[in-house]
Amino acid sequence: MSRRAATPTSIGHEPRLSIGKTGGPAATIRGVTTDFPAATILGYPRIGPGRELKHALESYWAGRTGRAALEEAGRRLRAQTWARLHELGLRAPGALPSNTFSQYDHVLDAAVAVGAVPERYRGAADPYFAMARGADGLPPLRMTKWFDTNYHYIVPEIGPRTAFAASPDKPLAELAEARALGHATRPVLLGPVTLLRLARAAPGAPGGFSPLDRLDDLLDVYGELLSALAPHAAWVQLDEPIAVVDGGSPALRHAYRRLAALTARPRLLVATYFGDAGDALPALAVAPVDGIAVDLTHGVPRNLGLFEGRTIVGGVVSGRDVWRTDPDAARALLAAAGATAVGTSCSLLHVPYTLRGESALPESSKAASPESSEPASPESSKAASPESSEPAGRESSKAGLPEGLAFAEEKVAEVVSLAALGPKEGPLPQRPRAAGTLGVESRAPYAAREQAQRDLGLPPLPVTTIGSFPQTGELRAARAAVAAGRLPLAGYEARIEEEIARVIAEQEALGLDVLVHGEPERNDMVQYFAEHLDGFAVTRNGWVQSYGSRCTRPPILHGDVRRPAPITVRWATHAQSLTARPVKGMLTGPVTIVAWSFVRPDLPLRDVTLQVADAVREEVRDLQAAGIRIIQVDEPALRELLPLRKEEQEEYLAWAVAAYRRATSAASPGTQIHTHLCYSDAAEVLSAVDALDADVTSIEAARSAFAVAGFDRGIGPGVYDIHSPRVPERDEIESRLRAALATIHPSRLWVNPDCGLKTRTYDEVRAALSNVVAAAGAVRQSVR
Ligand SMILES: CN1c2c(nc(N)[nH]c2=O)NC[C@@H]1CNc1ccc(C(=O)N[C@@H](CCC(=O)N[C@@H](CCC(=O)N[C@@H](CCC(=O)O)C(=O)O)C(=O)O)C(=O)O)cc1
Ligand SMILES: N[C@@H](CCS)C(=O)O
Ligand SMILES: [Zn+2]
Repeated sequence: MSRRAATPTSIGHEPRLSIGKTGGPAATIRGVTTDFPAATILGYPRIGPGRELKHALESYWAGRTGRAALEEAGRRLRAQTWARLHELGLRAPGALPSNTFSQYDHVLDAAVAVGAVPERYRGAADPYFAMARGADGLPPLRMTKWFDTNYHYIVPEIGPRTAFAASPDKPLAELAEARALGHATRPVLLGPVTLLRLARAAPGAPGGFSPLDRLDDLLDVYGELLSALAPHAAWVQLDEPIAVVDGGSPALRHAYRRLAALTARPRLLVATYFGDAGDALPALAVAPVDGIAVDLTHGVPRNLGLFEGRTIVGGVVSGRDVWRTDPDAARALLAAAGATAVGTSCSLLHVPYTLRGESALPESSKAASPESSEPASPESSKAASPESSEPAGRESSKAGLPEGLAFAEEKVAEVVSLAALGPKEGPLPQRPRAAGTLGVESRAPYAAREQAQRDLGLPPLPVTTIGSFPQTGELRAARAAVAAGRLPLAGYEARIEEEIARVIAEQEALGLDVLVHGEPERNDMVQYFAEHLDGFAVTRNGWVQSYGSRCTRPPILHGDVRRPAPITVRWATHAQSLTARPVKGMLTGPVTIVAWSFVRPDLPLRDVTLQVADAVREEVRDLQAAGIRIIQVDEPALRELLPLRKEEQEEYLAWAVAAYRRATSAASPGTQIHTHLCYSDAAEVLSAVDALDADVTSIEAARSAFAVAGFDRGIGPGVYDIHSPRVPERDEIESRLRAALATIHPSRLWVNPDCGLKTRTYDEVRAALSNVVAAAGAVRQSVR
């Protein structure tokens, strides 16, 4: 059955060409002609290849530059991006996306575009950044993970009285800007159902209210946005990743029936991604939307046949990993899906810009040879270092890394070349499945551990921190200097020891009970470990936006993981030598290491994670042998990796818990194991958190009300939000602690911030922690 696509109101039809001429504007595949371009991408990184946006933002926030400079930086980045994408072959009208740039976050932009700006921010000097970061004593909106990625979005607040109003200025301005540069772009908007499903009920909304209750009101506004765009764009992309999550179909059906029925509208491409949208496709298909983008990296979704005769963008080039696309497998997927255009599986926001300049990546897994000319530095790739070698009889996932990799630019080239090749029937790729039983290891029963840990001599309500202390510019500059060969490694290490001494002295002066060394030697809590483990490579400039101006360089886990030597022991023991109070050893857990890396695709994720768990276990054993009595194994990404579909969650949680327990199983009863989770709505995985069997769990609780009742081991609900520069008052911390005591026994309650302090300044940290210690002291008096 073939449906006729709606005719755009004011744009004439483009001339039609066959697929294979991706420089042309239209495609004919499997007899279907569409004016949708043959090759496209769903979105692109925006932080800038040299992190230009980060620098412009931080300079603006620090008051060093004005708004005009920030806007100019954005304009320059957009122009560069479109020019580069055009050069790479995305030349047909509508092939280039626009409105994918954001000064901070695309979900916040979507909230602004529909007028969902809470009243309390409207009077701020800069309401946009006040919502993103807080201002004048006003806390920011919450931030949370974007689906199962390591990108964080700002959570819109929508209530029964939110006065929606269309503000199409940003997408219109970007369209005009692109057009002036000679590009006819396809504006991208976050879809209405995803926007509402990701929003939270505004404070004060009546119980039972859900933002989705406002769908009809919001659709009116989307109608206005689409009519405003219609005269200027043939196609508009509406992103509905919520289509891959259970339970979205009725709202999607309703929304797209209404939007597709609009008389003045551009053609609508509904983009589904981050998984298999099969269940939602019938709902979208009953609406006469003009095209659908599907993520084919999880296989071909059921029900895609319902879109026959319409544009189907086959997302065969993954936006979530850095591996080259196998052209035969991709063409077979395109054929099986009946795709009429080739695309990325999702936006390329989640991968670095380009492989160009990554000269330090190992040429092949066998490049880990003594001939390597890499200088030993805190930035060097372990896979390129002389000590590293492949375990006998086991293989790396890619014969040669650079040739096996594709970052954003290389992925765009893949999309273009696949569109030229077109679909071709063939065997569909198979994903590796975990086989074999999972052994879950156990420590001694908690009661015995508690007894064995008594000699730690901790007071009730012990005060601690999550690990990192401020990462100063001076530390970062020192690391950059070692990497550039300007500072000898020994000088750098002496500097780190000095910093540890400072961090210990600060904590003793503040009166904390369990100290940390402050993690000054770490560029990042995952990258640092990757640099010291075999099987990983790290990039020089492979930055990926994490939130706002903050980025990470996800390591590339390409081979079998092994720990050639202790990693953290020297820093932890140095710290412990400086104080009589216990120092917590600080490790990143196996689930988080794999979650925040690009992981080899040839082994099941479960098996890779268990290899990492073995490496962490060796570190736990060595810390313990060196006299460290408290060891924290952080798992902030436990929730993030939870599969979006319920049917897959149980299996994941079972192996995630098993990996954590394997990593901590070397701890004797007298060694106190802590874990830390943050950002996530941990309530959804509470029984798995409990199953980690840590002696103490610190958890984000400052931004989201989190019920930690029911834990019968140590629990530290974060007493303030470290993501904001705001210093919490002593009274406010005290009342949080008293509230926690309503459900947590005083012998179980720990006192800590909700995450590490690396993004804060020493002034902020001193002020905040001194209030924390004072509040804990006051509450302690009443529970003794
Ligand atoms: C806890 N979080 C983390 C997540 N993922 C991770 N992989 N790591 C995490 O910690 N996900 C969830 C959250 C997200 N939160 C954050 C918080 C903070 C950052 C952050 O601050 N990122 C830094 C970069 C960190 C880093 O790699 N630093 C390096 C390099 C620093 C650098 O830019 N060097 C300069 C030269 C410096 C100079 O001369 O002054 C350069 O290379 O040009 C280091 O410290 O050595 C950021 O700035 O964005 C991220 C996620
Ligand atoms: N130990 C880490 C955890 C961050 S989630 C830190 O303190 O930064
Ligand atoms: Zn954290």
